[in-house]
Amino acid sequence: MSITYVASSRLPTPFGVFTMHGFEDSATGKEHIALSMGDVGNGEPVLARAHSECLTGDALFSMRCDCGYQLEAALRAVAEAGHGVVLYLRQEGRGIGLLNKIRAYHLQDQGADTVEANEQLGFGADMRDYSMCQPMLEHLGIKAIRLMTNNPRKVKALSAAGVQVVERVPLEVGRNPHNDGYLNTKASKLGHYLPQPPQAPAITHQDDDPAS
Ligand SMILES: Nc1nc2c(ncn2[C@@H]2O[C@H](COP(=O)(O)OP(=O)(O)OP(=O)(O)O)[C@@H](O)[C@H]2O)c(=O)[nH]1
Ligand SMILES: [Zn+2]
Repeated sequence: MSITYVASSRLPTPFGVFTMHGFEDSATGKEHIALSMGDVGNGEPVLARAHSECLTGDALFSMRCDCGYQLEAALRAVAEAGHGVVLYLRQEGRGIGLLNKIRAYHLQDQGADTVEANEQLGFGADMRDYSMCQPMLEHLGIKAIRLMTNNPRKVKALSAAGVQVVERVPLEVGRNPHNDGYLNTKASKLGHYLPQPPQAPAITHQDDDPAS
């Protein structure tokens, strides 16, 4: 197993006081963290989020995506429930890394969508791996989760990685004019459960109208 638990500490946030647990992945050199609150090891399914790193959205307030809004909503939801966990996974840019994400954003500025941009750079649409989640959850004594996500591939990937996902909890927050197209591409090309934009009404010409 390449995941090693390293240390835990208190992490006070505006939403409540979490416990932060640090893990090291010797296979990738990545440092992942889990933020837990309350009793998560009592066998009950735990409200959980597996959040992939997005420096721009999570730390720099970017409105190009919904990541920062989702991270805040997930922390808030766990605090309101009184117990739960947020795994913060260091797989920036859906696994392509920060600098490649900037390259992808540049292509998106020129008209590509988020999937096309990855492909033009020679990457798959989603290069993430969730194999670190099961050992991290196991360390915390968590046997089953209620996963906050809109991404059906994430539910499948976590289940395939040995995590028991008993429920998907929608996490639809942060839509704005800058990420509207991005979210629509997530829904149409990546299969996310997100409301689709309203279809434009079909234009009826007077000649086509049987009543006229
Ligand atoms: N390559 C690439 N990555 C992006 C782009 N926008 C956001 N990301 C990354 O996409 C990932 C989003 O991860 P999550 O918040 O787990 O979102 P998700 O898998 O879409 O599904 P949810 O659980 O519904 O949020 C992060 O790693 C971001 O850095 C983009 O335009 N291109
Ligand atoms: Zn983001």
